[in-house]
Amino acid sequence: MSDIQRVGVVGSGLMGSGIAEVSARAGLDVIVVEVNAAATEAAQGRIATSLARGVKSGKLSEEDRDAALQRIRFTTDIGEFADRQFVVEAVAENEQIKTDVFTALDKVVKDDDAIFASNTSSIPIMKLGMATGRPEQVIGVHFFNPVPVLKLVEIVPSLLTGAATQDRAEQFVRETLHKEVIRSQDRAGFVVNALLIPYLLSSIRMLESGFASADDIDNGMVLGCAHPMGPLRLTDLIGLDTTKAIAESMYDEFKEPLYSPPPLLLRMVDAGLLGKKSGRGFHNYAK
Ligand SMILES: C[C@H](O)CC(=O)SCCNC(=O)CCNC(=O)[C@H](O)C(C)(C)COP(=O)(O)OP(=O)(O)OC[C@H]1O[C@@H](n2cnc3c(N)ncnc32)[C@H](O)[C@@H]1OP(=O)(O)O
Repeated sequence: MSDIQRVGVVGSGLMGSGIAEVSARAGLDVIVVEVNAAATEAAQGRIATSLARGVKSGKLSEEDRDAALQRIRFTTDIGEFADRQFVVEAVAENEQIKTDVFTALDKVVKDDDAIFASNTSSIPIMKLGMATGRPEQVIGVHFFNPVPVLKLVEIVPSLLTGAATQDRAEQFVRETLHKEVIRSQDRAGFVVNALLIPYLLSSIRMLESGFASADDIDNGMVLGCAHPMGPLRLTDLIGLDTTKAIAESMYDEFKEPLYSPPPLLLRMVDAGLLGKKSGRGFHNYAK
């Protein structure tokens, strides 16, 4: 059984709040660091809604829901991470912001064996490792949205990640968080996004060129291929800003046109049409 009991989560957007929730449901002591009260409140709302779904569907008792909520503490002071054994960074998909987080973590986390994980989907783990004085303890641990529902975690060691860090991270993810693991080399997109992002971008190009409507593209893949949701609705779920950021990192890495974000995606992000989280993307989510 994994020895990890004290977890820190940096950032509590869609992914960070999901990671905090599954960690608390697994019985761990969780501290989440956020930038301000508004972001904290939004994350608390997301976690409460998600736990309420669990109660409603009979997967979680009210006592377990309350216990999970009790185990999550929010702060705006990363200094409170001194005793954390496993920290997951889940801030915006931006290299500078992420490297700053890793540099800060290296300063404040006192446990010599602590694991510094990143939920990045496309930024090299090697760069994050080099932002610390302990790259052998830095590893990619990439979850999927919605985190409480999807079973997969990609484990991504960099060239300098130690074997002990990889084994301990894998054991923790499997045995404590009850997720399935696949491993990937440290290449932008890892396994899943390297396959998924070109598909999502192709669907946006198809819409942009007038080839078919958003509903017909999505219905095509749901009804014709039994996908749980079509590619445009999935882009809305991931967030158009996140999809753009991942595509740009992959394009930077491989210089392949298939990873290049199409103009429609860029304009929609400029317009603040970010998908489900903003109420409008390729589809409308207005309440
Ligand atoms: C970009 C990143 O780097 C990587 C990524 O994350 S890529 C994105 C990967 N994600 C996907 O591909 C998602 C594909 N879509 C799906 O799996 C499904 O459509 C979906 C789970 C989002 C919704 O499922 P669907 O059956 O349509 O809806 P719904 O009946 O509401 O939900 C199914 C179950 O999931 C639960 N659920 C759905 N969304 C949830 C959420 N956000 N939080 C918690 N639970 C949730 C529901 O409570 C329900 O549970 P139940 O069966 O116990 O009642």
